[in-house]
Amino acid sequence: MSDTPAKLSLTDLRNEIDRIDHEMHQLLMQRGQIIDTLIQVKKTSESGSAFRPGREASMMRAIAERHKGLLPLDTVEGIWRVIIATFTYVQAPFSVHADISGGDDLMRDSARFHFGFTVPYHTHPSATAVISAVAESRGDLGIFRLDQGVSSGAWWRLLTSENSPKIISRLPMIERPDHPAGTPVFVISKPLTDAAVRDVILYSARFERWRAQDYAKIASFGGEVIASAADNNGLSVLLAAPGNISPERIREECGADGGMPELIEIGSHAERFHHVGE
Ligand SMILES: O=C(O)C(=O)C[C@]1(C(=O)O)C=C[C@@H](O)C=C1
Repeated sequence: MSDTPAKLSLTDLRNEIDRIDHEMHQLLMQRGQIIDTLIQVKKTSESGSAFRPGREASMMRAIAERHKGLLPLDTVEGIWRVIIATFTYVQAPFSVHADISGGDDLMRDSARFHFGFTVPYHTHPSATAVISAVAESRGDLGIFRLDQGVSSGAWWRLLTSENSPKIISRLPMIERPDHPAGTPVFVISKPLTDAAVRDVILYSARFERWRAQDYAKIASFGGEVIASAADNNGLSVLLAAPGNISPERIREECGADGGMPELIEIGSHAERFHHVGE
């Protein structure tokens, strides 16, 4: 635009908007053509799954870092989540299964914000039902709230066998106060053959005796207790640890006296990224 903004008429400005919309639409269609070729390069039809959570996290981080101006980051994040999820879907169709034992509204907001409306959304009464639906599917995803109540039990134990679904992502990727779909959720899928991102590793851990100081021990290596549930043999804990901390180190810190008989990896996800705004 060579004219100064003050000289432009409403018609001129609308012509500019039409030009930009046209270009954005053309670019999205071009993106579709690239994805068409990428399907062959990635051999998506053989694996049945196109998800690359690490790539998605780095794309979302780049968007948040470069964003400025009038348009809210919420909108930009939502648009790109829908673009990426839909282009994942066109590579290999999938559904999202949500555990709505804590209510449907926040889960539906999260699924629609992160996966859009083209990807089908199915509700289930429990985490167990979601895990079964994902296990029986070709390449579907499941979502759970991190802050499940104790009544949900130790659902993460259903992810411990080798071929059972695994946690691949934690949403939202860009964390900030007042996120429009800010309910923290884990995403599960059947084990990914490549490109699982391992910034944070999740474990199902069992403690024979849980002591208050165990929280401090876990925090000392940057770990976090995400959830816990009592079982017949002690306490079952869903533990998050930084990717550079080995399971041996965790055992050393928490189970030196034999108090941790079980530590099984159940997935991993990208580093959480905090956006503080301008
Ligand atoms: O980069 C890839 O591997 C893609 O399949 C492309 C794409 C995208 O639309 O940008 C889609 C799905 C993946 O999870 C990551 C990114």
